[in-house]
Amino acid sequence: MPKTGQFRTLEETGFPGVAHVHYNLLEPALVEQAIRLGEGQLGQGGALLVTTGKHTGRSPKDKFVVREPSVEKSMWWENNAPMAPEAFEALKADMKAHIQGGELFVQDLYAGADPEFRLNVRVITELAWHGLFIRHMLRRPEFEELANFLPEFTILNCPSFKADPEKHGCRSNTVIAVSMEQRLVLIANTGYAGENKKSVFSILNYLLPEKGVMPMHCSANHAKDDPEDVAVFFGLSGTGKTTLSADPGRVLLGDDEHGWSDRGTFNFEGGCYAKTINLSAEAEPEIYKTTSMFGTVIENMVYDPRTRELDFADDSLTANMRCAYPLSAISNASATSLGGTPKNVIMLTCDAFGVLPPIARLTPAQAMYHFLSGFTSKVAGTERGVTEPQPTFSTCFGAPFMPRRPEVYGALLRDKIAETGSSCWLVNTGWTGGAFGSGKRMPIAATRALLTAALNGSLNGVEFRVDPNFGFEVPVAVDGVDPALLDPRGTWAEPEAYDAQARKLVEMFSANFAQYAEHVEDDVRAAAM
Ligand SMILES: Nc1ncnc2c1ncn2[C@@H]1O[C@H](COP(=O)(O)OP(=O)(O)O)[C@@H](O)[C@H]1O
Ligand SMILES: C=C(OP(=O)(O)O)C(=O)O
Ligand SMILES: [Mn+2]
Repeated sequence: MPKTGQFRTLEETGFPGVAHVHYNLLEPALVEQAIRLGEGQLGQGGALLVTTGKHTGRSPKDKFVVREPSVEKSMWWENNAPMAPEAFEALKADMKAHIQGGELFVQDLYAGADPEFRLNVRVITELAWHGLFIRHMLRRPEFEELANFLPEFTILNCPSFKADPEKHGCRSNTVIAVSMEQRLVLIANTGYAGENKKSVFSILNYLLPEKGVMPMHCSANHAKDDPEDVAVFFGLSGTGKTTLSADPGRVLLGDDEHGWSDRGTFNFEGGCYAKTINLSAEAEPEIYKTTSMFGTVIENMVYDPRTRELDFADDSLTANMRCAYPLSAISNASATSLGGTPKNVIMLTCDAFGVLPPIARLTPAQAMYHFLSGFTSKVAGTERGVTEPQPTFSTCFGAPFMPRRPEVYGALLRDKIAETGSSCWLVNTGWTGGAFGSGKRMPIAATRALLTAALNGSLNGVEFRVDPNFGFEVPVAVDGVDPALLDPRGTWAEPEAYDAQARKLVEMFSANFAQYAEHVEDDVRAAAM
């Protein structure tokens, strides 16, 4: 390949021999290429309709970190499967051979809205639509900046490459392997687009703590007239980050990944990746609108082949069907993706036991306890093999993406909450009126009303009771919310069954927290109950 003149070539960045490289195509050209290559079909309004075959959610068990001297001490190996450097070399060599003579798409993008902390990422994809996806999801340099764009990290994503466990030190044909020293991620045998963005997230989660930045698996928004009045919403996949941050009364910073520095809150990304199952124009008008916009990537949705009308109820491909679009597609999105330090810290939990109240006020010590615990459920479709809500303790509300020990993030968050004087809340978007199977999912309208009251300060003015199982404070009555919902025990057909389930959950919390007890201060240990 000759030099492009405008962009660093693949040869220059260590990937020689690719016959046909498309550098930094814009959205129209990427859509054109995807259609030409038969990767998908046009949808209404010019959206791009694609399917990913077998992999329709993340493959956390196929994620690896290369065991290199510089990360030996800092990596949380119990949570990050190690790969031998030789295995990674073999994988890299075989993937490089695999792309010889082929056609690839390159996107040079920033991860991080704050220029002081951003990372230059080069994403090399076999699929044109993956290029379009990551162009939506990350942040776009100005055209003039691309000539001097030096990748600080590279992702090579080849869904058509099958890894060999014997040779490549992995578990199956699917692999997502990161070398922090080579600053390279290799992804093979999965078309699920989320792997691209979550790889970038995992990298930043490793790099940013060293710069004093708290990386967070959270969405964020700020008050309409005040970018300093920021709320962050921590939560594992499916707990409501995307849904609840898209609040027409507030300005959206981002739906999934943010940093908290001394300068404020910044989005790592420039786009959103929303679930579309049962998405309705009434409940979520802004997200709904993006599904018929030009260039929106619609992943694994069933549609009418003639009219290209989407079926939002059909989860026959997966319950994790998605749409990806740039923040600019949302009318109340921030133009800068920057805001002040979080005034409110919300931890979303999807409690499939139906025990936790719809909202609770947390002391800073309780917030630390719940952050390290990360109690929630994995929801259907988000990971391979998960077909119904599966209770889990996912530390930092994002264990699959945390390369360092939880205490590292815990200490950063504790100090930042103390400095900022943030208010902390635990919000259950999961079950009420019984556990999964007998109760129902918390009504979104109730969650929204409670969040609005928390964020505008009015919730602090109401009467609270102390929860006998968890020790946090729960409001007794809130305008616009059915008071019966606020007392989960009362929502169960048999309150004694609630008590039994609550006791079980308390025991699960204690057993899980034992691993953190020696790493936290007395007040956090005491915050337990
Ligand atoms: N009370 C609730 N709060 C938030 N989301 C809810 C609630 N009840 C049901 N849901 C549904 O749960 C899903 C939450 O998913 P999403 O917002 O994409 O989560 P995340 O961004 O954290 O992965 C959406 O499909 C939403 O419609
Ligand atoms: C993309 C993902 O994130 P979330 O569900 O949190 O939006 C994912 O978990 O695959
Ligand atoms: Mn989301």
